[in-house]
Amino acid sequence: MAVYMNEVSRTFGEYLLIPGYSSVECIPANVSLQTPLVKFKKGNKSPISLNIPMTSAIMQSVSDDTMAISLAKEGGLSFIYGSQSIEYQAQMVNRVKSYRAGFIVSDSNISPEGTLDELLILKKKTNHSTVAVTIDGSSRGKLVGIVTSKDYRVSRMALGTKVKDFMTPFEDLICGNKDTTLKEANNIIWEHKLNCLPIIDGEQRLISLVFRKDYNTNKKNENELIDESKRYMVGAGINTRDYAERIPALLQAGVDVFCIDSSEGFTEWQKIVLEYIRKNYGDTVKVGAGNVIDKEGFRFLAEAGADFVKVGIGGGAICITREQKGIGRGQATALIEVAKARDEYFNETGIYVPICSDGGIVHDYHITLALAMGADFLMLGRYFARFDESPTKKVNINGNYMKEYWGEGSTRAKNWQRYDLGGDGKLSFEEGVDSFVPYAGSLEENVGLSLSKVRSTMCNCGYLTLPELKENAKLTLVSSTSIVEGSAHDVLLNDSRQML
Ligand SMILES: NC(=O)c1ccc[n+]([C@@H]2O[C@H](COP(=O)([O-])OP(=O)(O)OC[C@H]3O[C@@H](n4cnc5c(N)ncnc54)[C@H](O)[C@@H]3O)[C@@H](O)[C@H]2O)c1
Repeated sequence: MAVYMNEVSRTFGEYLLIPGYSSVECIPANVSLQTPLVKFKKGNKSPISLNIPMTSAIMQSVSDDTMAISLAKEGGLSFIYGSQSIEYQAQMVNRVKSYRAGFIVSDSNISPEGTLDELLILKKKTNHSTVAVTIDGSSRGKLVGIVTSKDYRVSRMALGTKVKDFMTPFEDLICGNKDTTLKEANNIIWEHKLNCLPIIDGEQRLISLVFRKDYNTNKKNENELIDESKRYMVGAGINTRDYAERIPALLQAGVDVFCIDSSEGFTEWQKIVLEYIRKNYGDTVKVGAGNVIDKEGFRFLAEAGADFVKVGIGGGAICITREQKGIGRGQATALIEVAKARDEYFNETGIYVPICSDGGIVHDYHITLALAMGADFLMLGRYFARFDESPTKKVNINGNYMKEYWGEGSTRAKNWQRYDLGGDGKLSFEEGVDSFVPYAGSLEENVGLSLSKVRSTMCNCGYLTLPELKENAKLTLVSSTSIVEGSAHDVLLNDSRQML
């Protein structure tokens, strides 16, 4: 006979936290949001810790290299989507690892044989006033000069004038080299009253540009997530098919951690991938697995060698797995059970396997609830899709700015070749939708605001660290009528309240 779970499947919106005693030290500025990303033995520290408990979802519409750099600056981590060719994914990883804050790869370049007319068209297109003159007009070509608006006057020069006849030539430029740090670059900029410092290699090829005006925005963020070589950290999604080719290529590109990306991870496929990694790389390569929604699933992946386990089926905003296949579980209930399994596993083995709550976050306070219920960190898709840094188009719909957002199980993402059932029949139904989400501005501002709410709630409850929160939090279930009581009610609102 079938097994029936006694517990109702619940979501975050059905819970609230009960505040506890707060001492005078309990202020948001004293709260640490540091959290382990990968497993560690009792008494040790996790080899990789996040500085904020946020990761961005393994999705085409969320996590590319731009997102990864922005999130790592704030202390979190992106998992670059795997539903693309190995080559493109490795290039994205490589761009994150080779990114140096403040060092910009020039997107406005022209050859010395180009004309003033072509220069004006280029500037209109890129909106940048500094143009690098390279021998072949490429961003990495041999640098022969720079053009800024000080170098020409449209009213007095023929549009056919060659760039080489009015650029500031290389001999008159001050340049940095590949070892120049941001601090040194800025010192040179100040000393010589420059607006821009080109960085070149030993063969005079352009590497990047450092601009005076970017200095303040590129000062070190103390929360940033960096590796031993001070490069931003980045993760990557992998699948259970081409892993033997994908993993080495991504390692070569410098990836810090993998996550096996699947809607359902309690499978032999995932065990095979975990075994492959342990056999070929031992414990040096870190890999998360999932998704699971019960204790059996957690234990299976922990025993198979996962460095963290991802929790959640069907809770994502664009996910229709529950409707289509009838599998899944309320995100809160799944998380609570898996957190208990993680603690039991830790007590038995002395190995702490962090868990990631993936999906189901609608309001900022859900983040705090998930952490209180035992999540070590979260994976968010819709949340990050709304920002400037997500890879999708910003569009205007009925006067409102929106960003495109589609699920990895949607036809739009599924066009990627791996999506079949392993046999000859192609999967004929979707598990995700193609949608829009309200545009919300920059990642930095939004993450700052969301986490200020998390810190503030932690202070209400009297906790300064995430382990304290999850060990001591007091939670209550709410009735549907008390949910109504918790929102503005029985008044006529005179403003338009924003979701999130
Ligand atoms: N978290 C969620 O609720 C959720 C729900 C739906 C989809 N998604 C996302 O959609 C994407 C696709 O997920 P998925 O579960 O369909 O992908 P998947 O590749 O894990 O599974 C697709 C199918 O292929 C089979 N399979 C896996 N490896 C195989 C191999 N080596 N040989 C033969 N068959 C194999 C699996 O058993 C499964 O039936 C992922 O990005 C996933 O995260 C997530």
